[in-house]
Amino acid sequence: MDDFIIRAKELTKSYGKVRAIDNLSININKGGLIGLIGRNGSGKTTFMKLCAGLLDKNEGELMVLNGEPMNNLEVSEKLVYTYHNIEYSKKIKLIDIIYSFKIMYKNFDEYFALKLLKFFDINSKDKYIQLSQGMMSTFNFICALATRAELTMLDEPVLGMDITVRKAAYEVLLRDYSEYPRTIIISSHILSELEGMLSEILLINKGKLLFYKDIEEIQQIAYRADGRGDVLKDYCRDKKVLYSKIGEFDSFSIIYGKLTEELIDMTKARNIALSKVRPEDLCGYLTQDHKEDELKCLWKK
Ligand SMILES: Nc1ncnc2c1ncn2[C@@H]1O[C@H](COP(=O)(O)OP(=O)(O)OP(=O)(O)O)[C@@H](O)[C@H]1O
Repeated sequence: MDDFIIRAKELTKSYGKVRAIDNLSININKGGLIGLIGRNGSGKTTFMKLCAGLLDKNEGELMVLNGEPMNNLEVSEKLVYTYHNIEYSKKIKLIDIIYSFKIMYKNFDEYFALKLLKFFDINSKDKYIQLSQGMMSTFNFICALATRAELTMLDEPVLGMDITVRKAAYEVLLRDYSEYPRTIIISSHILSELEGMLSEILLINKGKLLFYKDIEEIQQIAYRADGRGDVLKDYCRDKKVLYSKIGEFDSFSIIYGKLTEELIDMTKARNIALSKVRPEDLCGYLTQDHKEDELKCLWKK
């Protein structure tokens, strides 16, 4: 048995001249709640659609659930891919969509789906077209969750949901995952809300893989040093710096390496405070374009 649910080797998908997925190689472990993180246009949707067999690759290899995903019924019945604004026919009622999921997925829990609709105050007799953006996201999330598919891919599942619904959706997701462990990949650019529930993070940027690591490992990639500008510059001289901001009032650097008690003790005398970097901030530092100068110029005549 393969321990990996997805294996990609030198995978590339282009739209014209845009390489949405660019020579990406990765083996994704079976089981876990995995965050697929990246900025707008980084290739998250394209990667999920390739894995779901909704798009064909240009180059490389891709195996999902031990098979090639394109035109492969054996693979597609074991996975679900959902996004917030799936287009259904205008007249279709939610209850009919629920029935169609029941036909497509042998493990679909219709009773659970109906209970969730009630929990989120959505009427199963309503037409899909009548739903607000947030309700559509909620409905699609419910259907995907109730399939209990071995590989569940949720593309920006909370888009449009208000904060109360979002929190409830995360709670439902976490509880359902603990009742029925499987592989759930969630794409998002808001990592802060997901951070506490994820076991692993996969960060992509401009179609390339930056890292795929478990959450504890990520906290050891880099640390933050705060101090006076000149002191900090001197401290960073022999270090690998990921990002630095030397300002009039606050100066800090993000430095590659593991934060240890010993390091913290050693910097105290130099008036430098070391601290952990949150995964969300780390992903931000790794993928941001440094546009500080451009930003300052925006108001120049
Ligand atoms: N159908 C398409 N035709 C042309 N270019 C496309 C198409 N779909 C995506 N792209 C381009 O491919 C790149 C990756 O897009 P993709 O939708 O996969 O990114 P994403 O990470 O999901 O973005 P977002 O977070 O904004 O949803 C972008 O540059 C995008 O403009």
